[in-house]
Amino acid sequence: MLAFNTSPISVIHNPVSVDFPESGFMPGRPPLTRLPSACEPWETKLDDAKYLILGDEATTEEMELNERWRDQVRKLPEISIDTLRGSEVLLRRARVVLTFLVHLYVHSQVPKFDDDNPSPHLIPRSVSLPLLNLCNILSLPPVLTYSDTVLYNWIVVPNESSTKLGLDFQTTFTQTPDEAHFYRISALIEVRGIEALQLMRQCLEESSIADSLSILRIATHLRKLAVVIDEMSVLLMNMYKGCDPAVFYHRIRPWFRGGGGGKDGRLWKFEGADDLTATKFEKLSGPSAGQSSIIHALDVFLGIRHDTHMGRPKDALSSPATSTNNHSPQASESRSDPTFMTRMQNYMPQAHREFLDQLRAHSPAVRDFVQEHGLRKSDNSSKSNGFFVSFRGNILRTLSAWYFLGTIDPAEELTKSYNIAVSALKRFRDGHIKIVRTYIIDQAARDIPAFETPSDSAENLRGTGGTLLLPFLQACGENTKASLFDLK
Ligand code: HEM
Repeated sequence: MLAFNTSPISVIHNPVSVDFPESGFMPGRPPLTRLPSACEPWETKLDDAKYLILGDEATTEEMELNERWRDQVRKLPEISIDTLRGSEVLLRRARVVLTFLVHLYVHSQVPKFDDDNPSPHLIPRSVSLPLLNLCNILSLPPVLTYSDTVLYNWIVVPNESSTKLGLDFQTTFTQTPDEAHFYRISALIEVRGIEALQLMRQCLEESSIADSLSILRIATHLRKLAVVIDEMSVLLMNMYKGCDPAVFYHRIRPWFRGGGGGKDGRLWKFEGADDLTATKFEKLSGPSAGQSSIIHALDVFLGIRHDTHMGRPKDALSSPATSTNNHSPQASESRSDPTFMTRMQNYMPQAHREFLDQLRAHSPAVRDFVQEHGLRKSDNSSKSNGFFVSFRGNILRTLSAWYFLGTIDPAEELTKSYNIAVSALKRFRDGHIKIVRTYIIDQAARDIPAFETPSDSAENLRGTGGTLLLPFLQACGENTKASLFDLK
């Protein structure tokens, strides 16, 4: 059994965990940079891959070099992962190395467009077998994930422009500063997310008390959470400062494509896999920050649902703000990919998945708590109602609550603060859509001649996670907005 010592699960069960505030979903210590000598042939092939060119971009000469490298990968010895078992640090590094090797192997080949039913990419057993064994232990699919490119791929370096330490990335496809910057932004968002997780924990702890003082405290935590989310949005917008959209779209992103996701749609076949495993992994999503647990955690915590459109609840007092924006639940459902967010969780480290399950199972969920203890629409006329919510707990606490509350209505404050936090997440998603427009849609539009069919339009572009990206991302934003409580 693996020891996930950086698991944020401890947040819920052990609030005084020392590790947690430092790491969140990032590992507590920098990931390993090189595997032990038994696995050196993999590391060497990864070093040699630095000159590889994308198959659909390579000249004949470059293609020869690509093919030579591919041939060497096929001839690698079959290395057992036995020496890695029992060490999460070693297993993680091995995953980074082998998943990068798979993507390099597949996408350094020229795509085939001359066949309606192109034969699958065959991943050679030298890589396929150890990777499948690793995946079995780590309970992850044999494809590059966000955790491989971002969470377990960083290194601390001196920052040239200041005395502070900076983050760099060990393995990239292109060795461009743009690619490192792309990963860095996600990593910095994860690091900022540590405080978000702490605030979530504090809210959940206070929710078990549910007197006026704790309601006010939850409201304060929610407002702080909004500030943190806004700072995550600022970090996201820093993408523009170091990652050129054209470099991202043409040089970096094509390496990310998963099974069935290449230009020629070829599936992946893992040599040596039994039939069941082979079929299970022939189509796989490539890495996407949609696999970032911090954004999922915010959704789960705030009760934002992507499985169904929330629609207009029966209780008109908490009717969502979307009731005014002409998006019927049906319209939204048909445009969103309700299974994407759940599907992406299969690409997250097991400990993170389990954390999300626990957060989801926590009762009461924050949204339910706000629904129960927050301001109700009809309460607007008698603001003092907020004072009388759940006065439990000891007398001192109650008296201090009366002293501090003054004219503040905890119920109103709670609902407003919840809405402020949800609105911050909506702003994050709006900013993210802008990024997606610049980095994918605008770039794709330049490639599409005006006379081509509407199926090539922005509406039909797919993300590395396989979604119809624009309708999907818009639906995620609508689902967020649908969680707002109507206070008018
Ligand atoms: C150049 C930068 C980025 C681009 C081009 C981009 C692109 C995309 C695309 C196309 C999707 C649709 C799902 C898919 O099929 O993959 C997506 C989803 C998503 N991305 Fe990004 N992304 C970028 C950066 C980030 C960053 C830094 C984060 C934050 C960690 C992030 C968080 C998400 C999330 C959470 C989703 C799921 C949808 C949602 O929750 O709204 N993305 N992204």
